[in-house]
Amino acid sequence: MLAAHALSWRIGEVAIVDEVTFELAAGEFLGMIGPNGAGKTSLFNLITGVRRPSGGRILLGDRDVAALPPYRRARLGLGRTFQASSVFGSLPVRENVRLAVQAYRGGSMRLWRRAAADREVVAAADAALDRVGLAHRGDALAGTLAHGEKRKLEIALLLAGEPRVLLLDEPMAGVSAEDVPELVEVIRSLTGAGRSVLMVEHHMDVILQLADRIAVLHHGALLACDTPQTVMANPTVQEAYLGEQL
Ligand SMILES: Nc1ncnc2c1ncn2[C@@H]1O[C@H](COP(=O)(O)OP(=O)(O)OP(=O)(O)O)[C@@H](O)[C@H]1O
Repeated sequence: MLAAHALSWRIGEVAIVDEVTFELAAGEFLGMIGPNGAGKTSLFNLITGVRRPSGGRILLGDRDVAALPPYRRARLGLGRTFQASSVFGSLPVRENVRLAVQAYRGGSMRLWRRAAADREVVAAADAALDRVGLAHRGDALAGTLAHGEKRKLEIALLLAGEPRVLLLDEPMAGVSAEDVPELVEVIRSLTGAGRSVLMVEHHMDVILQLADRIAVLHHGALLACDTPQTVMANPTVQEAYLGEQL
């Protein structure tokens, strides 16, 4: 579904992302971990198109997307969580999702089409809110949501683009401990119907609950990419995390 082959990003002589190769199968959940500064965000930026790689290939299906801008990759089914800044805090939650659905589907100038299309857009927005457990908060102003609810809204915005591959960058950041289990279940429900997830997350307990396989980055290179059990037992991985709790 998504694959990177010898993907690299260098600044001068320094390899921030160093010949990373991995594959994400249809319906698979791949967790990505690594100590601070390992290159996780940089790798994400290469995959989404925020940064141009210095070398290597990024395949979405059988198409090399490495040279495509982010919006073209999104059109091909690669979705990443919106940053909080793309949420309109003064608009209701439902309106935020409706706008995202509309932006994805594009508008029609024909009046007779517009009414039907509007109903479809509202229905799609409501379905996305329902999937993340925010249906009851549709009328609330987005700016008033708690952290955990904001993360759910970000996922609903992501679903508005109907992605086949979902990239989640630290979805638990800032979420209070009591809200984590519910968010874990929302994220778990994202795979299925062939959808795949690649998630960077610092909370190992969350990764262990969700991931089919775990990729470990260290100094820009992939140390391991295997089942959670095998990765946790890998002495090189344990060494990379020396001083940090795995
Ligand atoms: N634009 C840039 N210019 C120079 N160095 C950069 C740039 N972006 C990232 N780096 C460096 O690349 C390394 C990897 O950074 P990156 O943010 O990708 O790591 P990370 O694994 O996401 O870290 P964290 O877990 O702390 O978020 C760091 O040493 C960082 O300082």
